[in-house]
This record gives sequence, C-alpha cells and structure tokens, in this order.
Amino acid sequence: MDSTTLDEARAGASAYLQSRLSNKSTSSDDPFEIPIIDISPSFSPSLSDRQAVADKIRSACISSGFFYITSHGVPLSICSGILREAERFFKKLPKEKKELMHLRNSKLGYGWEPSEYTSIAGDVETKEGFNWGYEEGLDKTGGDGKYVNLDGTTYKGNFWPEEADLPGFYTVVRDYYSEVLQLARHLFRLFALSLSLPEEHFDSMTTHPGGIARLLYYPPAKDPRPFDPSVMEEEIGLGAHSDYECFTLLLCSSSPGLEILSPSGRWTPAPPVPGSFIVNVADFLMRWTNGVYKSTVHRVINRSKEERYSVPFFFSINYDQTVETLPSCITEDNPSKYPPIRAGTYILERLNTTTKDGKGYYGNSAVHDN
Ligand SMILES: O=C(O)CCC(=O)C(=O)O
Ligand SMILES: [Fe+2]
Repeated sequence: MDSTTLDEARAGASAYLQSRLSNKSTSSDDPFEIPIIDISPSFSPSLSDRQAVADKIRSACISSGFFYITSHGVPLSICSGILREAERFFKKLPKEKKELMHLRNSKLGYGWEPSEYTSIAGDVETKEGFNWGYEEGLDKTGGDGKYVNLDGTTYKGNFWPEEADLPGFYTVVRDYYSEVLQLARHLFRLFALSLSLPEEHFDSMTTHPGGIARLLYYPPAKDPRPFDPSVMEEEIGLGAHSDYECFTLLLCSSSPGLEILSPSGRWTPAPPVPGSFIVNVADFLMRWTNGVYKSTVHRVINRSKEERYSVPFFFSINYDQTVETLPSCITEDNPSKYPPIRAGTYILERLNTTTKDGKGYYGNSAVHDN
C-alpha cells in the first residue's frame, strides 16, 4: 500500500470527524431524521416493491445516513439469544479466561477488549467488548473458500471461549451471525437498487465478505440522568466516531444510549425500537459513493441506571476487492474524489488508528503491551 493511501485513510477520517464535531452552525437540520423503514416489501417478487424500499433507503442515506429496519426476517429469539450471550460473556466468564483472548494478541482487532484498551476520540470509555470476524462456519452459504483477512492473510484469527467455560456460546453466536450476514447481503441488493445499479451488482463482491461483529457492554451510569445535549459529558461509553466499513447493522438491548450528530452539530438520541435493527452508512461506502451517502458521526453514553448491551455487525465487501468510485455517483459537479482502493487496506488502516498509540494491530503486537 502506498503512503498516500495510508495518509488518506488516516487523515481523511480524522479530518472528517473533526470537521463534523466542530461544526456548530445553528442552521436547520431539515431533513435530519432517522426513519423507520418496514422492509417486508423488499422480499416481494415484484421489482417495483423492492425498488420502493430502496428509494426509502436512498433518502435516508443521502440525509442522516441512519435508519431503522423492521420486518427484516431475523427471528426475535435469535436477537434475544445473542443479547443474553453478551450478558453471559461479560458477567460469567472469569477475567483470566477473557485475558486469554485479549485484543493485544490479535493483529486483526479481534478478541476481548477491556474498556481501557482502546479509545476512539481520546476519551476514557466505559465500554467493554468482544470482537470477531467472518469465518466460513458462520456463513449459511458456506462461502466460496476464498476468504482473506483484512491484511491479506488467510489464517483463522478468531478467538472463542472454551465450550466448557461458556457452554452454548458459540452456537448462539453462529446462529445470530449467519442471520445478519444474509440480511446484510439482502440489504446490499437494496443499496444497489438505491444507487441505480443492477440489483445483483454487489453479489460477486460479498461471497467471502468482511464482517466484524462485536458484543458490547456499557455499565450503568454512575450518575443517571436524562438526555441533555447542553451538558458536557464525562462518562462516555463509546467516543464520537463514524464506522469504517460499508454499513453497520446494530442490535441493541432496551436501554437507550446511542446518539447521532446532526449536520448542525446537535447530538440526537436514537432510542431502541423493539424488533428493529439500526442501519448506518459507514466510511468505505461513503468513499465508494463519492460522498453521496453519508457516514454519520455517533457515540454512546449510557445515562440510565440499566446496563446496556449491543451487537454491531460491520459489513464490508470481500476484503481483497479493489473498488473505484461508483459511476452512478460521479457527475460533472461531483467528479470522482478518490483513487481505487482495496477494501481491506482501507478498513485495517482505520481500525489501527483506534489503538492506544495509533500504530495499530498489524505487524507489531508488541506495541500493545501495557
Ligand atoms: O453500542 C452501540 O449502540 C453502538 C456501537 C458503535 O457505534 C460501534 O461499535 O461502532
Ligand atoms: Fe459505530
């Protein structure tokens, strides 16, 4: 990877974040909203039904970059199951077992992430996490046997608790992951329609896709209080950031906490909507669409006295895929701003910037030692 590409991934992201955080204009936020989109017509045999859902997705992606989806077909039992496993992982698994899966032992950002180990915006964060990536056993289709990691390697990088330490954990994780993976592939077809591309445009790029998932735990607030955007926050769950891949599918427990930055710099709560996933555009898709689709800054603050659990799934195309700006996003007024890039290269560089010293996961695990 040449250094221009690296610099762009680093500076582009942080410059974008800084410009969004410092933009406190009082201009109207219209049409900033987080629409709830019932995607059941997207499973219809009629193209016009599917296109109608895609059109709603497009209007969310060019404005707030966030939307909820309902009637998505993932059974409720699968969603409640994974949230229960998250709770078991964080509460029941002894610390010494978690230590065996510490993120510092991974070059790919996988494993147990104690709250102090990573930081996005330099904040002290209260979240604790557990991260893993795609493996064929988690894919209902079985994949195409060509999966490559973010860094182009092919070894199996995931850490899992021993079955005896957390019986049934892996099975529930697998059942959840395989459902959201298929849903994400389905959504990519809707994204294709939303971008005036053939519906199958992205299919061949998601045969062995990147898909990092996390279990997240946010402890209850020390000082529970209602949302008030005018108060400077001290207890940040997860600092202000945008996501890195194509789009994120987020499942959260019934506790609120996710906040989204509107164009005028106003933090706006995105409360849990029962039975939904929150979908947001991430930076790689923003880049690929030449900035037409918005990757919006968000953060998490648990202001309640309840614990909060969430399960984001960050969906990417195949990491070994190189892409150029989508032609339907290039116009005379908006010429292509970006050179071609390999998906894994961009995403790994973005992930690296979240480690304590910014030097990242790749190639030098020693830099993580505390
Ligand atoms: O926990 C949440 O609700 C959001 C998590 C998130 O934004 C992330 O992990 O990127
Ligand atoms: Fe995020």
